[in-house]
Amino acid sequence: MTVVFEKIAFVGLGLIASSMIWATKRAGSANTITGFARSQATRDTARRIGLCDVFDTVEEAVKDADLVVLAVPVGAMGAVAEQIAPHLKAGATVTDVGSVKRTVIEAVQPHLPDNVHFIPAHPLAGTEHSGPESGFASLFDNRWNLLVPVENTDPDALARMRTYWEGLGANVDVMEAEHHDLVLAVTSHTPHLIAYTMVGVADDLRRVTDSEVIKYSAAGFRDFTRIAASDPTMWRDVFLNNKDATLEILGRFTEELFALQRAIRKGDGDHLHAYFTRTRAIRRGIIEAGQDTDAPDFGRSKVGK
Ligand SMILES: NC(=O)c1ccc[n+]([C@@H]2O[C@H](COP(=O)([O-])OP(=O)(O)OC[C@H]3O[C@@H](n4cnc5c(N)ncnc54)[C@H](O)[C@@H]3O)[C@@H](O)[C@H]2O)c1
Ligand SMILES: O=C(O)C(=O)C[C@]1(C(=O)O)C=C[C@@H](O)C=C1
Repeated sequence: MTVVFEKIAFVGLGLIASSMIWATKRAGSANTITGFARSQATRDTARRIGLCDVFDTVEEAVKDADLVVLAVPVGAMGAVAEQIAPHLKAGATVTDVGSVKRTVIEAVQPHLPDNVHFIPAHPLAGTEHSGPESGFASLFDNRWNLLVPVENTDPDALARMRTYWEGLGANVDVMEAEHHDLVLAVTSHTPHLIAYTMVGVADDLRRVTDSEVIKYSAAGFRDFTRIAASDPTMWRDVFLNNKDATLEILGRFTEELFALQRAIRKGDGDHLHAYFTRTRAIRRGIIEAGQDTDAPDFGRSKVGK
């Protein structure tokens, strides 16, 4: 039990905040945890499940906090920062957990007073669920959390955030904002858009084939439906805020897709086989490096065979 921040305040009480709260309690890294969410229903739920000390105004929630966590959709970060700025304790650290970093930094930083530290972060862990009841303490165990320091970041404040996230079970790395947004466009944002599209296509088709698409849905499609069930507000904001990187990756994706489409039309099996062999090697590389914590053991034991 090591207290890293005496008092932590959470603005937004959804999946990520509630998971951080349970993990903070598990680690004993704060003595007081407060919270605020915009809707009365969310605050009531958070109180009912005993999540933290819930306040009806954001000003009360952040008062005297040593760490303030912004855990709202990316598009709401700037407005929340503006609202809390006059109420922050001198020397406090403000962080966010948004899935996009450059626009969040641009929206938040100008509002914050000079006497607080701003350490943006992004835990690479989540589920398709949202709201205060969806959180669980082990969400960040053995997952990456990326810290994205702004210019002139105080090294001690950065080190404290690293200690805090390690206490929540995460592995911590530091990344520059622009690079973060490009990497996440490849590994998270574009895959989500593809899943949304595929489920939309299947839904259109369902009208033709009745309920067969759902009834016979195989594992691949079911994985797509899980991802496509993610929160619409969160993902709308991700795409509006990571526009350039997502459009860049989508452009490349479309080119590759056209090449595969052409190979299928021309019966070019060599092209298809070579392509699938390359992608299989990538998956095996990830498992071999121990970077897929969700992969079942049989996946690992097959590597190299
Ligand atoms: N869900 C994921 O997989 C995941 C993973 C990593 C990071 N993130 C990021 O974390 C943040 C929160 O995501 P989540 O999954 O916890 O979402 P969520 O929908 O579960 O929770 C969002 C919370 O923010 C509150 N809220 C919305 N607008 C607000 C406002 N203006 N003022 C105060 N509260 C407001 C909502 O009431 C809710 O409590 C987002 O920025 C998201 O990009 C999400
Ligand atoms: O596992 C999931 O459901 C997720 O989509 C989590 C996921 C991801 O793409 O990996 C989604 C968005 C985040 O910003 C971080 C993690």
